[in-house]
Amino acid sequence: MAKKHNHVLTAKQRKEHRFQNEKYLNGLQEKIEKFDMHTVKNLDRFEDFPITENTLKGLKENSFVSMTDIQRNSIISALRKNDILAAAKTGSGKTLAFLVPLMERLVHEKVTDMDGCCALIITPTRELAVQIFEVLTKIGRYNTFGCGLVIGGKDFKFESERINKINILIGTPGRILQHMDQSVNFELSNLKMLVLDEADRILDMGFRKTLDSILANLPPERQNLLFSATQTNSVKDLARVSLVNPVYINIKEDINTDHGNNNGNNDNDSTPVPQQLSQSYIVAPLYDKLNILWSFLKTHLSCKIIVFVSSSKQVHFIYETFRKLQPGISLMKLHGRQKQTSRIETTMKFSASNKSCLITTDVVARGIDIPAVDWIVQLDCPEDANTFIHRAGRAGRFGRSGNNLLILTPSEEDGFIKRLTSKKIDIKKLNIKNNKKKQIHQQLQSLCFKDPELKYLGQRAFMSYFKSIFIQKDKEVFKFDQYPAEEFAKSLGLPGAPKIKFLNKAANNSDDTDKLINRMKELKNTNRQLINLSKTDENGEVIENNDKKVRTKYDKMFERKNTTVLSEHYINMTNDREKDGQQEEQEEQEADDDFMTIKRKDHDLLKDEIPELHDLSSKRSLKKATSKKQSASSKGLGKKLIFDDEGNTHEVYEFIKEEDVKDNIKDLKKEFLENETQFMQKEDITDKALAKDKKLEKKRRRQELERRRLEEEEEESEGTIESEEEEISELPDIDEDFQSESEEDDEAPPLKKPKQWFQKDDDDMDKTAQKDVVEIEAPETLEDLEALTARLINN
Ligand SMILES: Nc1ncnc2c1ncn2[C@@H]1O[C@H](COP(=O)(O)OP(=O)(O)OP(=O)(O)O)[C@@H](O)[C@H]1O
Repeated sequence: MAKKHNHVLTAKQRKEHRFQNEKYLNGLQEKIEKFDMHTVKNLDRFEDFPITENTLKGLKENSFVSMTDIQRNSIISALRKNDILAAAKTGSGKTLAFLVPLMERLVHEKVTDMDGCCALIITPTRELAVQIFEVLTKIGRYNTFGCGLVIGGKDFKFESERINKINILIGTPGRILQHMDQSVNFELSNLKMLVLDEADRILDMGFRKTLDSILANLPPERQNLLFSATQTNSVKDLARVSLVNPVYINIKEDINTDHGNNNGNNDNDSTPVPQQLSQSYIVAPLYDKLNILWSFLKTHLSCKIIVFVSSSKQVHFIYETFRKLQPGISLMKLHGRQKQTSRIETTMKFSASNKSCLITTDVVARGIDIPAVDWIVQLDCPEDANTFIHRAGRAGRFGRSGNNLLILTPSEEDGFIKRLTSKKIDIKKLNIKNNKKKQIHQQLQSLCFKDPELKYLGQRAFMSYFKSIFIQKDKEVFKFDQYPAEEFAKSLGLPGAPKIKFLNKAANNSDDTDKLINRMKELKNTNRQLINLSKTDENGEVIENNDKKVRTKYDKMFERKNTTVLSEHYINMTNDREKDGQQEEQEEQEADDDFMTIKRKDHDLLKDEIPELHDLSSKRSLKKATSKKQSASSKGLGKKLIFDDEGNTHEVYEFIKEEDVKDNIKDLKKEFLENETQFMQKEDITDKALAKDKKLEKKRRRQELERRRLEEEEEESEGTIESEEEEISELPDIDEDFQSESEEDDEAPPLKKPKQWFQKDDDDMDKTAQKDVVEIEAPETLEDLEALTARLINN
């Protein structure tokens, strides 16, 4: 945020400055305590509150002058250090409602660089964290604390080296926990405030364990602010955050408010979606959804549209196929499996555009503030009414109009409309004009036919859609067996529906199903680095699972050969491989023939074996007999045989008659097992010896390093001064693992390291530090030392 002014003040001036500041802050604090919302007429502007001038200036410069309801209702309570649980509609300005009191609290606490992290803001998605960071750096530019962003997909080491200077830290749960685990400098003992933005999402199943681990390490006497457009109903969830006499603001859900005072609720309408956002839905069979989306895009070419689907694979498939079909509107995609740089780039590009369509998952559903979105299309049914509200809330923000279109399958309609009605969401049903609807099945089919990779994408989209339906908790809405798999597969251009395996294991037992669902959700949200960490042994070494070799995209494609989807392409390719293999074997055999003779028991030719001889009187038959190609074709395909030691021929694979092995099958099995056990035991001994050698080697290397370090230290103490830069450049990069982000990306080229992660103060400080460096030579005599002291004093 703001630069520190380097005016040189005298001690007296500094003292006076401190005194005035103290007096000013005490005055404000007194006003905060005495502030009575009801006595102030037209409490409308930020400046009506006892807020510091620097913050007001930052707000004003960014055109934040009048307050919204949620800001008016929460700021003063938060300034009084109350815990807050607040819900307000999407796009109603919740970000400022917590950022303003947060900055003010740190000003009143007179926080400096030395205090470390004093406020922690946790968000469920990286995009939201980036957005909050941007707002904070804008409005906080006249305040002097450090503010930092920690999100997955960024350089962990870079973050880790600077984290101790940060006063306000914004991040996603996984990355924050990773820093708590691994960044030695990261101190949270001074934490004054914890903010959970989109609190219900962070508190839900998917982030539970990560959040619990974070909360367990925070000082209990902190202030908690929980904000969302939809609130959690679970008192148990809230208890995890240990709210103390919270102030509930604008809460519409059924939450126990016994011990809190509800001083909000200024909204007379009780619907949780903005009034200016028109709500409609259509019912369409699953196989018709892509036709409808296509037709919709073709008729809304000059709009800004966000399309929500339920998985990143669907995003990928729709984006790739629609791009090829060219709807006439610019298409973009965004999902959690993209690299961070590409995610940020797409968000920026889409925000800046006027007419375009962003195909995305729920990663964008919460909190993201994209200007001027005209349409939200919820192509796949959201998991619950809250997700519906958040998705819809990406349009119709801050008083602007917008449209939200939900597409439901016939089996989802009753259940989901019931859920919306219970939230007082009024949504009208629309019918599609069939003459306006365009069919794109055939085009998709031909695309998939021509391009096996698209077919593979389609297959993965199919699987992930069914997986997403399977893990839905609300079984009244998502009736798994009522989704027509075959027809859906066809609508994606696939020749048939891939087999869905996981059903057999879990679908029979509802307890198992619930566990599986929860586990899948948790895994989806767990930081990959943390998962990797859990796979290390006590020495920090990765426990490798040799069974799981890395499978490439193509390996996966080939593994799916019996699902009929890739049949043709796969068969062609594998046939080619087999043919190649056979050819190789034949060639090998031909080469062998040069120096080997066929071993035959009986070299006399039998009469039956002598081929019938024809009179090659005609030219044609002569040519046929001499042409290798033609003679081969007339003989048909050859049969491959092998010879035993006695020179008898055998088929490559021959069946042994059952009666030949029946009696001694047990003996054979026993013998086989004994042999294998012996073999394994031998291997085990060798492995152990190898492991021991490795350990010894490691120990030796460690000792060697330690020895070298001691030597260097000794050398240094003898007066050898090396530049710090040189030392640093020799250090091994311990964070290599964290830089190789495991998220798959499709096309994003690596971008330059973003510079704006930290505020500019540090850069400035570095420069000043460089300027202040005085080059000296090591003093050798007492006179040298005296001269040097004098020089330093003069400087
Ligand atoms: N007081 C204000 N004056 C002018 N604009 C404001 C004010 N407060 C917020 N806004 C603008 O309103 C938009 C929505 O604000 P914000 O993103 O904070 O909403 P939100 O309630 O957090 O939405 P969501 O629930 O979707 O996260 C932003 O573009 C923001 O700049």
